[in-house]
Amino acid sequence: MKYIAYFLFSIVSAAANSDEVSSELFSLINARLSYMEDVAIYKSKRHRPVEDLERERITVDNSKRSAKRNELNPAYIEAFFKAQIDVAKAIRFRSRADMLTHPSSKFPRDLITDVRPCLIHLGDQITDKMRAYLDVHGSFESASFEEFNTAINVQYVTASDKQLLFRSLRKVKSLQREGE
Ligand SMILES: O=C(O)C(=O)C[C@]1(C(=O)O)C=C[C@@H](O)C=C1
Repeated sequence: MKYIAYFLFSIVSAAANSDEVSSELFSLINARLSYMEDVAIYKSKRHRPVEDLERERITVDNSKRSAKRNELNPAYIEAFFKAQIDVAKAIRFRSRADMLTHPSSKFPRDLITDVRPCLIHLGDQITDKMRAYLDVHGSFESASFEEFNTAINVQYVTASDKQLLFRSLRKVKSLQREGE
């Protein structure tokens, strides 16, 4: 009886942990997107362009290092981070358009000293959490779009942005599963 109870307890706690991993992963992705309002205000106040290709290269290179550390397929991690950057830019074009008629009075966090270091740190956390998710589930094929859709709640993120991110996320694999 004791063993059955222990067995049932381990199944329930494994399921609870796996739910926790997906909700933590989705909330990290949402947290990264939530910085883009500050970036939009910061850049718009200084008349800086939305796009910075050199910075994108640094972010993507960092994500590939993180992929290697976590034994994830770097090509899919790179594609996922490029999708995050594309959505980040889309958010900023949309909010910049709104600011033409409704200028923001918000004082943004500093891009160089605050935001960029946080984006790199969040990038590492996202990759670590993907590893944790794959350790539990083996793949992202059964990840729930419904859960993802609810978790991503940043203003200016559209339905097609979410689909792009989710499609890229579902392709992320461990290096060991590459041949499958
Ligand atoms: O660091 C910046 O300047 C950003 O705007 C952030 C970010 C990103 O999502 O990492 C987005 C767009 C830029 O082209 C470069 C990087």
